[in-house]
Amino acid sequence: MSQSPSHSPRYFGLIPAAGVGARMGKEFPKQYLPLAGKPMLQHVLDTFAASTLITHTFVVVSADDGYIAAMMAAAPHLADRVTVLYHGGDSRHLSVLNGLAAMRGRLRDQFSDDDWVLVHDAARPGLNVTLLERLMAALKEDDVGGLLALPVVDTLKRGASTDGERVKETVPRDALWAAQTPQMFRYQLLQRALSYALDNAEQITDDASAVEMLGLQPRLVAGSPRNFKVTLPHDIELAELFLKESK
Ligand SMILES: Nc1ccn([C@@H]2O[C@H](COP(=O)(O)OP(=O)(O)OP(=O)(O)O)[C@@H](O)[C@H]2O)c(=O)n1
Ligand SMILES: C[C@](O)(CO)[C@H](O)COP(=O)(O)O
Repeated sequence: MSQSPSHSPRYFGLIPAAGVGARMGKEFPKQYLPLAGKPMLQHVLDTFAASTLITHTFVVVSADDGYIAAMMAAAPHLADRVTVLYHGGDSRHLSVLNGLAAMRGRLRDQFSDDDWVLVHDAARPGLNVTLLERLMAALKEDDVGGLLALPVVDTLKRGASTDGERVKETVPRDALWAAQTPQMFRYQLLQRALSYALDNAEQITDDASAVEMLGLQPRLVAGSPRNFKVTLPHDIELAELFLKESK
């Protein structure tokens, strides 16, 4: 790397947006669903672009994405702040790993292995700059990195394996958190952790799980209900309520 030893780490956004949104059941991927006047993905990109602490943001879409070009053309204010990478994989895990490799290729000497990467789902449009910068402030001196998450407040039941509609047991909720994104790690650690999980054939649904597989303990930072993941059709109404409130 061509950077001086005094270089302060930079912060890059990495937005996996190559999913199909099967559970949403629309005829197009849910990240392009209009919510409160603009596509779900644009809410996310606008938030990252609005933070002066974020150097640049990369969004990973599938190689045959037919929607992103029109969305970016309609949002010229994002042109200098966001780069589209057509490197989506068959899982979120692969989309993030491919995105890491592609962003490194684009940044070349404008990049260090110590720079932070904030991975955030396109499907969490409720993120705002306050939450984003809360995470960055909480983790900037952290040796591992971490994620936004919410303590579980409900009483938890495990369904019986023979009849999932009957309770097998009540699961203590002590110390349980629901993982959100962004999940923020230094480039090199994140790349190593996701590659290790892939090599060990582990199915993971978030980035922190891969880091945990290396024996490390990511930090939990309080998220917000507004940062929930838009997954099912009934989530649309709630997402619009949050998005119509001031960010
Ligand atoms: N092959 C994939 C699968 C998912 N994602 C992204 O990962 C995030 C979280 O995934 P999820 O909400 O599960 O989205 P989908 O996979 O699109 O939804 P579904 O599982 O209902 O198909 C989303 O931003 C999604 O676009 C991705 O980049 N590449
Ligand atoms: C990364 C994530 O948003 C954390 O909650 C989530 O795990 C990804 O989506 P999925 O629905 O679990 O596939």
